Amino acid sequence: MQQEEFAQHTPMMRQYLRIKKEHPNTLLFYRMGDFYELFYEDAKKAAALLDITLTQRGASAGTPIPMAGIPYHAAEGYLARLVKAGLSVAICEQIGDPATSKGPVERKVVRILTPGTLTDEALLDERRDNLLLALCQQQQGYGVAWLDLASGRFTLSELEETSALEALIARLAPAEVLLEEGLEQLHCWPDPQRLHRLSPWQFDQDTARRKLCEQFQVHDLRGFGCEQLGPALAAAGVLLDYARETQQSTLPHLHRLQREEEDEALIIDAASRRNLELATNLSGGREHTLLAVLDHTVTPMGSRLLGRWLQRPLRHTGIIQARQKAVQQLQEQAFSLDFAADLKQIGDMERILSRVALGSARPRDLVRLGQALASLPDIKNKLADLSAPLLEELNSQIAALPEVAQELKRALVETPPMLIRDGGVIAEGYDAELDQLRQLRDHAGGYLLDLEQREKERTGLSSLKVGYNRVHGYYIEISRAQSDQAPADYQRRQTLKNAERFILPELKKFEDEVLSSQSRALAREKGLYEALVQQLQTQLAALQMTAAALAQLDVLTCLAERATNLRWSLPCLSEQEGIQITQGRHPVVEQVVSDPFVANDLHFDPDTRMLMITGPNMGGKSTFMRQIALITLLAYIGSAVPAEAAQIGPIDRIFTRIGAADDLASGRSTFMVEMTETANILHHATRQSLVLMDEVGRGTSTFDGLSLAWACAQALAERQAWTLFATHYFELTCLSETYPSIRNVHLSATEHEDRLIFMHRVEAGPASQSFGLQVAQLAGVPREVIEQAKLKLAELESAPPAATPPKTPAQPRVTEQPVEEWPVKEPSVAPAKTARQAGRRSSTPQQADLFAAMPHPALEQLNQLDLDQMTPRQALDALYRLQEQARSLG
Ligand SMILES: Nc1ncnc2c1ncn2[C@@H]1O[C@H](COP(=O)(O)OP(=O)(O)OP(=O)(O)O)[C@@H](O)[C@H]1O
Repeated sequence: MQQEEFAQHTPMMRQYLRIKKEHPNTLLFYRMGDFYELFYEDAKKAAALLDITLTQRGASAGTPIPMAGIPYHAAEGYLARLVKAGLSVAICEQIGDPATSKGPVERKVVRILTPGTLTDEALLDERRDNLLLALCQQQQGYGVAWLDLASGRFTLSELEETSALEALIARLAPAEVLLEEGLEQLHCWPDPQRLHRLSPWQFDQDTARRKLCEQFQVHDLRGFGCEQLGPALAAAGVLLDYARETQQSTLPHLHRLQREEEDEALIIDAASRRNLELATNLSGGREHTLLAVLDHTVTPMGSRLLGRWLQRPLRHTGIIQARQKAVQQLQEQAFSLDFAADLKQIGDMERILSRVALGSARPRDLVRLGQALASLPDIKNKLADLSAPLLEELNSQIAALPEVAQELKRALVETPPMLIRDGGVIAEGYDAELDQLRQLRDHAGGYLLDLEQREKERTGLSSLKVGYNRVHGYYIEISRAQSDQAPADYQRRQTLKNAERFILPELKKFEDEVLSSQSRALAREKGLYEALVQQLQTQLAALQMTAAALAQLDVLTCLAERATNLRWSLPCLSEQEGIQITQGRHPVVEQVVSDPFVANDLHFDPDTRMLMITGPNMGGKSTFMRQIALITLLAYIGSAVPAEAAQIGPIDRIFTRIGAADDLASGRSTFMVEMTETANILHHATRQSLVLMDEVGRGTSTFDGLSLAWACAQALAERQAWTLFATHYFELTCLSETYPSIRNVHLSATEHEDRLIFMHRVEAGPASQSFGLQVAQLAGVPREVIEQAKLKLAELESAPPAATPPKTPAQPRVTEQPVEEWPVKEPSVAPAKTARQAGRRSSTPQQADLFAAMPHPALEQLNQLDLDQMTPRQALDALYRLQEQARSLG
C-alpha cells in the first residue's frame, strides 16, 4: 500500500493494517470491545466459511471496508470451524486501557492458531495426532521433521526415495505442512490451504543445528542419534521456528528428538494403507476398520498410541516379543487386576501436560491431572505384582508424585468453571489471603448488620441504619430528629429532607476493601493458579514420562482384552522364512457377517511362495487375502491375531493392489491408478515382501488385462515375494506348472436347487466354475439380461479358436493338471479341474480360454500393416517388432 493511501485511513485502520501486514496469510481477529472483527478479504473469507453477515464499516481511504464480526465469548466454535477448514487465525487483543488511551487502544497478537499447532482441547480430535510437518530436499535426500505440539513428540527422518516419502506422509496425514518450494508436485499433500511454501535458503542445516541444540540444551545432537543427519535437521529447524512463533513460547515440553529409520518398520505404501482400511475405511470414515475393532483403550492418549502402533508395525522382534509377554500376562491376570478401571481416571494426561508447558492449561485440566495422579499409587501397586519385563519397565517410568497430587487436590475446587478469568477455581482453605478477600466480598451484608447493631448500641439512636447507594457508597443514616445527636467521629455526607447521612472512618475503610475485594480476589486467584502451573512445569519431564508409560499400559491392556474377548491367539514371530496360519479369520469381516465366519489356513514356506486364487465373485477371495495381511500386521505390532495359531517369518513390506478407484484429483483413471500401484510393487517387492494382487488387469481390455496379469504373476514369482494373487483369468492357473513355488487354490461354492451357496473355504486346485452369471442374477440383474448373457456365453464357448495360440513354454497349455497338495481342513471333495478342462468337458457355463478364443495380438497387428506403403527397411523393422512381441507373450 502506498504511503499516502495509508495515511488517508483512520488511526484505528492504520493500526489494523500495520498488524495485518505482519500476518499476511492469516485471518486476523481484531478485538473491538465485545467483538472480534475481520476486515477486507479476511471478512469475505470468514463470512463465506462461517455463514456470518458481511457488512461494511464506514469508509477508510475513500472506500467502504468489508467487515464481519464474531462475539468474543462465542469465538471458540468459530475458531474450530476455521481451523478445521485449514485456515490459520491470529488473535489480536486489546492490551491497553481504553479509558486512558489517546487514539486507538494498544493491541497485540497474543496467539496464532494454525491447523498443525493446535493444543486446545476443543479444537482437537482426541483420538488422532495433530501434526505439523516440514520437508525439504537436499543433496543427501529428503529431510522430514514432524511435531505433535499437543504431546511434545518431535520426530525426524531422512529418505532417499519419493515413494518412501509418499508412504510416510500418507501415514502421518499432517494437518499442516512447511514445504520447500518445488516439492508441491508430490502426490501426497493435504489441501493447498495447509501448505506453506518456503525458500530453499530457509532450510539451512547449520542454523537449524544451532537452534535445536539450544532448544534441547545440548552441545550436539549425538545423544538423539541425529548428529549425522543433514536435511532432516534443516527441516526440524524450520519447524521449531514456526512452532515457537505461533505459540509465542519456548516450548519447554519439547525435550528430545526422535529419529525414525525406514528399515525399523514394515513399509506400507499409501495405497495399501487405504486398501487395508487400517484406520480409515474406503469412504473416509472410521467404522469397520481394523482400528475400530482393536481400539478398546480407555484413554485418548492410549487410543492415539494404538493408532501409531498400527500405522507403523515394527520389525524389531525383541520389542514385539516384549509386548506379547506383557499382553499375555495382562490376559492371565485381567480379572484380578482390572487396569481399565484405573486407567479411565487418567484421561488425556499427555495433552494436559503440553498445555501446562505452554501455560494454557485450563482449571479443569489441572483437576483432571490431580485425579490422574491420585490413581497412580493403585496402578503402581498392581504393576508391582507383574513380572513381564515391559510391565516392570513401565512401572519404573510411572512417577507417583504424591506431593503434587495432594497440592492439586488441596488447591482446586472439584468442579471449577471453564476459565480462570471467572474465578471460583482455587479451593477454600488453600490461601488465607484469598479466603479473607472472598469473606469480605461475600459477607459484606453480615458485617453491615453487625456494624449497624454496634453503632445503635454505642449511640443509643433508634433511627440509625446502614445503607448504600452508587453515588455516595456506604453511609449511616439518622433521622433528622436524631441527627444532631450523632457522635463526633461521624462525618456528614448528605442531607435529605427527613434524614442526614454520615460516613465514619471504619465504614470508609470497609467500603474500599469491599469494592476492591472482588477484583483483588480474582487477581489473587490468578496468581495462585499461575504459581500452581509453574510448580507443575518443574516436574514436566517426570510427568511426561509417566503419561507415556500409562498410554502404553492402556494399549497393552486393550490388546489383552481384545485377545481374550475376540478369541485371538498370540502368534510366534520366527526367524524362519514363511507364514503359517491355522484357521485364520478376517478381524473386521468376522465382526460384521451374520453367518459364522469360515476360518482358513495359509501355508507359505520356501517351497510355496505364491497362491493363485480363483473362485466365484463373492466367494471370499479378497477377504482371505486381506485377512492374511491384517494378521501379519497385527503380529508385527505385538497383538494377538484372529487365528488358532500363527507363525510369521521376517516380512519387510506389505503391498496391496486391491480394488480400483479413479483418482480424479490427480487426474488418473482407474486403470492408471491400478498400473501405478502395480509398478510400485514390481519395483520394490523383495523375497520378504507380502504382496496382495486382486484382479490385476481387469481395468482394461480382456486381452491386455490377461497379458499384464500373466506377466505380473511371473515377475512376482521370479522375485519370490510372498504373493496372494486373486484372478478371474483361469489361464493363470497354468503358471504353477512353470513355477513350482506357485500353488493354485480356490474359494469353493456349490449350486443347490438353483441356488448358489458360497462355502468361503480355501481349497486346493483351481476353481472349476466362475458362476459370474449366477452372481449377477443374485445381485438382481434382470432375468432377460441374464438369459441373453447365457446365450452369448454358449456362443463364445462353442466358437472355434480364431487363431492357434502360440506354443512357447510360458503360454498356458492344455494339459492334465495334477491337483496340488494343499493342507486344508477337509480335503477337497471333487478334484478341481483346470479352466480349460472344465471349459471343454462340462456343459455348464465356463470361462472360455481367452488366448485360444481371440486372435493373437501379433496377428492383429500384422493384419493392420499397410505393406504397400512401407519401405523394405520399415517392413523388416515391423517384422522384428512382431517377433519380439510374439516371444515376450510366449
Ligand atoms: N471366510 C468367510 N466366512 C464368511 N463369510 C465370508 C468369508 N469370506 C467372505 N465372506 C463374505 O463374502 C463376501 C464377499 O467376499 P469377497 O469380497 O472376499 O469375495 P471375492 O471373492 O473377493 O469377490 P469378487 O471376486 O467379486 O471381488 C464378504 O463381504 C463376506 O460377507
